[in-house]
Amino acid sequence: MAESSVLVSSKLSVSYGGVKAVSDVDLHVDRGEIVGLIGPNGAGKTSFIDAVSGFAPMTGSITLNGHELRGERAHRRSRLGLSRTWQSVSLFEDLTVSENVKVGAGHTPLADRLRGRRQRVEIDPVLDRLGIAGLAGRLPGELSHGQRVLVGVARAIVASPALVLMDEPGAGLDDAEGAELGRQLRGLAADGISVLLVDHDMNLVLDVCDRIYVLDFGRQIAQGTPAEIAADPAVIKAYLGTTTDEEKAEA
Ligand SMILES: Nc1ncnc2c1ncn2[C@@H]1O[C@H](COP(=O)(O)OP(=O)(O)OP(=O)(O)O)[C@@H](O)[C@H]1O
Repeated sequence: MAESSVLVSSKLSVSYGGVKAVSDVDLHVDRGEIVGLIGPNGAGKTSFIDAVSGFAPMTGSITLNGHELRGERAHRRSRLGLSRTWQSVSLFEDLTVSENVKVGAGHTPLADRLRGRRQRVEIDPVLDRLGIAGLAGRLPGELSHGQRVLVGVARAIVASPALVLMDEPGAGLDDAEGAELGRQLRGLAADGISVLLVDHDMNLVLDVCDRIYVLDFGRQIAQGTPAEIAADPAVIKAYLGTTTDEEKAEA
């Protein structure tokens, strides 16, 4: 763990009634790092990011830039610099791409009216940064799934967060869309935004992550670089299985 750690969890646990979904997970994400959180279905990945973002009950500690988040409401966590994307990219279908992203900055026509003023918020640079400036005036129904995912990412970064939690952004993307998403995530990291990435798409995770943590039945079973994780016997047994074509041919 470095001085520059943005997110630090310590003995973070989540229980739903009798189900212990996450057990004593210690994890950290440094500034500008992309950190993967992987594991089989039901391993506790979504529960972990729900706890970090304030949507699941937790014990232990989670800090963002040194601020303890436990006990803080979700909107306060976002003010402190936390953002997230959701497993299903739900966009407002009657708003343009630009307007959808504006909502991520807390701007809706009603909110602006209640504040009694219209605040300027720069959407175009955010779209430009993700290579989707040309989609600004389109409706979500006109977009491919890959483009919708990038709009979801734009919405998550428009308020300049310190860290974005991403829940399966790679789901349903084809190879080209996955590669484009990976390229854009690396761009965010280069600009100093940290990412905690949950995904089952191992091409994406192994390609973009600086480090990876692996959960199984709520417990952390490994952590390391992508190369270390891909070669870890416990991870292969619990999750990756025989992954290469050569191994499959030998099996
Ligand atoms: N709201 C809930 N109430 C009760 N149990 C839950 C709830 N949410 C998750 N669980 C249970 O907690 C455990 C962890 O689930 P979680 O969704 O966090 O896993 P996951 O690693 O994200 O799985 P997946 O890869 O399938 O999304 C599972 O046993 C799940 O059934």
